[in-house]
Amino acid sequence: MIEVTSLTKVYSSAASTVTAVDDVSLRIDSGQIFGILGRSGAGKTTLMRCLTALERPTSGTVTIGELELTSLSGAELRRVRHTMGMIFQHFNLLASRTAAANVAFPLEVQGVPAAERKQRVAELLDLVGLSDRAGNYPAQLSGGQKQRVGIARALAAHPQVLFCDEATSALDPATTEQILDLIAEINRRTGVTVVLITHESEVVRRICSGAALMENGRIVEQGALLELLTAPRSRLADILLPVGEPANLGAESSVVLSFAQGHAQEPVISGLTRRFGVDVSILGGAVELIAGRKVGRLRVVISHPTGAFDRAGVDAYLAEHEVSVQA
Ligand SMILES: Nc1ncnc2c1ncn2[C@@H]1O[C@H](COP(=O)(O)OP(=O)(O)OP(=O)(O)O)[C@@H](O)[C@H]1O
Repeated sequence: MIEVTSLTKVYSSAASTVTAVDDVSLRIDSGQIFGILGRSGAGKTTLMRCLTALERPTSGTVTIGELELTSLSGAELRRVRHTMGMIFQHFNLLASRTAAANVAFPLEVQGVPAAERKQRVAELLDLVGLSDRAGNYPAQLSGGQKQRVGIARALAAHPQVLFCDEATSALDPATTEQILDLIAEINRRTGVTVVLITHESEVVRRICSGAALMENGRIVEQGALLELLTAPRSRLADILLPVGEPANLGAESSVVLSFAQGHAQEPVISGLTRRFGVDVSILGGAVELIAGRKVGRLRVVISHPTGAFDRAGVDAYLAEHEVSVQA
């Protein structure tokens, strides 16, 4: 488990003081794929640098497993860093080394014997589907292939956590999907905890089981993704499953219906119209398959030709079908 408590990082210079991370507390369970979503400048990179011990926080603590990073000496931190897997937006491969030699690099630093190294590199290249490119140099690989090498290198030392810093931001949409699916498969196969920071909502929608939203150095929402997406007034839900602005239609105001239970929504809505004689106008919505479930939000206006309907009955019917209603 990763636990961050009241973490603050302030950059001070003669000219200015910037609070890049502002009193952040986070809890990430082992085995999760946890996404931290935020716009440019929100403080994601700084938070990640504190989580990976590349930066010492101004105050607060970071605990990974049993280790409280903030209490370690410089030498201890350098050792711990070798047990962390990291992948980056621009891959950070060594241009003068082949794919295999890039993957071998952290093992060489750790003094792993040559025969063992060779076997581990072969296993890792196989895991990321690049066995046939072992002898290629980075310049001879596509962006997606380079990131596969990056992932293999990051996993070389059997890390407890794989940290991904905007890992797909330099890739096209199709390659992004392939790399995200690979990360999800590695998480399933090895159980490694994955923490990723991103400004792309697709990354969180596609593979995360937990998520946090970061704004101006602060975490404004965090938790299990499915719960956040159906929570009332969730900002993350508005970003990941946008439904458009509130609107009025005649006398009635729009409401947002949220569901995450795999009920087919068409029957629920047609059931509503049949049973209560209401009209349901869909003004906007998004439905996605998340963690194998159909999760959605619809902005609708529910009305009745006579102007009045059994609102309590409608609410009870929706609740019965595990659809939540927000004004
Ligand atoms: N070394 C530094 N010295 C001074 N200010 C910094 C430093 N690093 C980051 N900052 C400031 O901290 C704030 C957060 O930056 P950070 O890079 O963590 O955000 P981010 O969410 O990762 O954005 P991006 O995705 O654009 O990298 C910004 O205002 C940035 O200018």
